[in-house]
Amino acid sequence: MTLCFHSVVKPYTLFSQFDFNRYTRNPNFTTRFLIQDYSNNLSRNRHRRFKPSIRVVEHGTGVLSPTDDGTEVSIGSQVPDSDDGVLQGLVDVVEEDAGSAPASVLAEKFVKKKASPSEEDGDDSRFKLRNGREVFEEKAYLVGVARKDESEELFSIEESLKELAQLADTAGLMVVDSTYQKLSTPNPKTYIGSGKVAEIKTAINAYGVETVIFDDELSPGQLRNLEKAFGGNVRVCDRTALILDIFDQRAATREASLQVALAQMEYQLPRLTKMWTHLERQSGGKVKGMGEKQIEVDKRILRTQIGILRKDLESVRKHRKQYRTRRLSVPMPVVSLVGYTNAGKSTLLNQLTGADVLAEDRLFATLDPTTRRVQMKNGKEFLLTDTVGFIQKLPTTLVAAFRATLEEISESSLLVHVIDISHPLAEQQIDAVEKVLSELDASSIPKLMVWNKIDKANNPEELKLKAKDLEDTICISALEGSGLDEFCNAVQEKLKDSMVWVEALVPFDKGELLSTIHQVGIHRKWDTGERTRSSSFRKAFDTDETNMRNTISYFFGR
Ligand SMILES: Nc1nc2c(ncn2[C@@H]2O[C@H](COP(=O)(O)OP(=O)(O)OP(=O)(O)O)[C@@H](O)[C@H]2O)c(=O)[nH]1
Ligand SMILES: [Mg+2]
Repeated sequence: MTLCFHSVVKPYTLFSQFDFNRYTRNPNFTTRFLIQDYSNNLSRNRHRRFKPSIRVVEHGTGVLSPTDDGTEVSIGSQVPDSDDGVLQGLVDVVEEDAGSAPASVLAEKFVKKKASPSEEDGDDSRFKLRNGREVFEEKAYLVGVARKDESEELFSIEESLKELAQLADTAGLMVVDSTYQKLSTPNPKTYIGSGKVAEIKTAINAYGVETVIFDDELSPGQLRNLEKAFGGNVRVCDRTALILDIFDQRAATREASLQVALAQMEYQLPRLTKMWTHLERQSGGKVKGMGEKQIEVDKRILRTQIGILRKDLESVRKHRKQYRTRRLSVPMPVVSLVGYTNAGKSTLLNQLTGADVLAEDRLFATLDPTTRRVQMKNGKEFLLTDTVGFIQKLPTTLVAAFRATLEEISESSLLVHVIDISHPLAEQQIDAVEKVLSELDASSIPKLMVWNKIDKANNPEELKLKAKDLEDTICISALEGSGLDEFCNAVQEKLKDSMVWVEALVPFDKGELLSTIHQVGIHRKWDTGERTRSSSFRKAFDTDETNMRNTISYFFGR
């Protein structure tokens, strides 16, 4: 009888041949699993005396492991019987067998404790709708490094990790915990020290962590070493990859998709490793170097794709330029909304123009620029552009890839810097935005500071008084629509900074020009008594006898 039982047991190596990575990346993996419990085919006595054998099958589609046969995995005594020998759910792997049985170790990731009905519900509830797609909420663990000299950092490590958690939530992950280490500089091999790596490994096992996210961009070497240290089943990624992932989920237009794809490929290129190491594994290590060759092939393919994407983006850029040139032929100032992500830029655009841009309490809701005409109560008009928000540690690959979009900002007449003044880190966010603006060579463009979400602030009256004392700062609530008239007046006032004074003769028979000028510029009637006129202007006017009736300050654009 004993021999008969062993005939269904396959060697442990079956599990090691199994491409676990492929399936760990499938978010449905855990919930779709059924565990076949062969112990039901044996008598109760045998169940007690021998380790039962199980096999892993995918729900409805047959066997997932390399053969139809089972692999021996030690399971806990609480394994319940099921009528058909197929146990739906998860079983426990006995820890003490993990060392001696490689199959148990590998299976541990997928073969978990039998969940109680409520836990099973919880697993189901880990499927979340994100950006119109159903995603499985992977369990994520966050890791950061606090520089010993923190004065150079805009955000403290706790603040930065809190923001990373928000990013993870936006990407559809479930953050289970976080940790950080104080270092003068990150460890070049593993970003954090070996003690911290061990601590995180323990946390991974305790929480069943599926993804570890690092708060800074990791080098390809660090990424590789950490993946090795944590074991192949845990995905390691960094802040940059997470932001790229969010952008990828959000990209709704061809332009945005192209830009994100380019940024992703440029990020991936130096990190292309391991993807093909399974070739060496499958051939029993006989063709060493085969994987390496394949990496070279992959890199070449990726470089070719990057080239194609760049070309495509160039045509997008040209199209954008043509559109902007056309727009400039209508002399109307362009005002761009800039600011930290989630500050309320799109809400403000919607309020002022009746546009229907997506505005929601998540990071990076907007990727594509939207421009709308704003007509003020006094009949004057300007164009208002809403665009992608910024964040601290914005990946450089992303800034480079989004050049076409960001050119909108650097070619504006006025920047409206929208700030969520109710945010505890408002000041740091302002600095982070200023940093990106200087990278875009946009620091010299006139700027209006808008303290938004005043309705949400603890001390709105105090803030309003403070704003009055500051130059070019106004308070609004884009959500409630308060302060919008003041906003428009302030924009008009600030636009004067980018206007060019023109002295012109307007003949009587071209009088209709004045209405256009009224719309887009400032027109002053000649008044001999006005002291503000420059002497050169007075001279110009005085020398003209009959034709000139008006002098115009006219918007020329930048
Ligand atoms: N209480 C309050 N909430 C606001 C105000 N303005 C915007 N919000 C909310 O803040 C969240 C973000 O608003 P968005 O307009 O999407 O912010 P955004 O700056 O466009 O964000 P990104 O597109 O991600 O850069 C939304 O939930 C808005 O409803 C405001 O004045 N008061
Ligand atoms: Mg937005």
